[in-house]
Amino acid sequence: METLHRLEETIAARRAASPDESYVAKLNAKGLPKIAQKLGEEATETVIAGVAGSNEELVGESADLIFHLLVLLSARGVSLDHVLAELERREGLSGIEEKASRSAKE
Ligand SMILES: N=c1c2ncn([C@@H]3O[C@H](COP(=O)(O)OP(=O)(O)OP(=O)(O)O)[C@@H](O)[C@H]3O)c2ncn1[C@@H]1O[C@H](COP(=O)(O)O)[C@@H](O)[C@H]1O
Repeated sequence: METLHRLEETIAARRAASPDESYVAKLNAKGLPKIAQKLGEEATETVIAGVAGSNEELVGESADLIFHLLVLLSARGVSLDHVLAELERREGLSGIEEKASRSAKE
């Protein structure tokens, strides 16, 4: 988890860098729809690796997916801790109880 928090900090710091020097800055300069699109592409690549790729390919695509998710969260101003708190809230709930708790919120 330390790694993810470190990466979150790096992403936040790189947002202000020059797009010529930083992939994070380049993606941010393109705006939220492009970041979301990129995350969708990485999700698709992860699915394909999950069904037909090697474990090594699945690991690589999973890393791309998590990285791009952190870029999207950062662009929206949502912290990793916020997401982790939601996962912790779900701990101990069954899948059915979790679904019910979400329906109640809607
Ligand atoms: N973990 C990553 C990471 N994973 C994937 N990528 C980039 O994500 C992109 C993946 O998209 P594609 O495979 O589609 O490649 P692409 O064709 O170059 O992408 P596009 O031209 O379509 O945008 C590649 O350019 C990868 O280099 C990452 N870029 C950066 N990081 C981390 O972010 C930090 C800051 O990076 P900079 O912002 O570049 O300094 C780095 O030190 C790393 O820790």
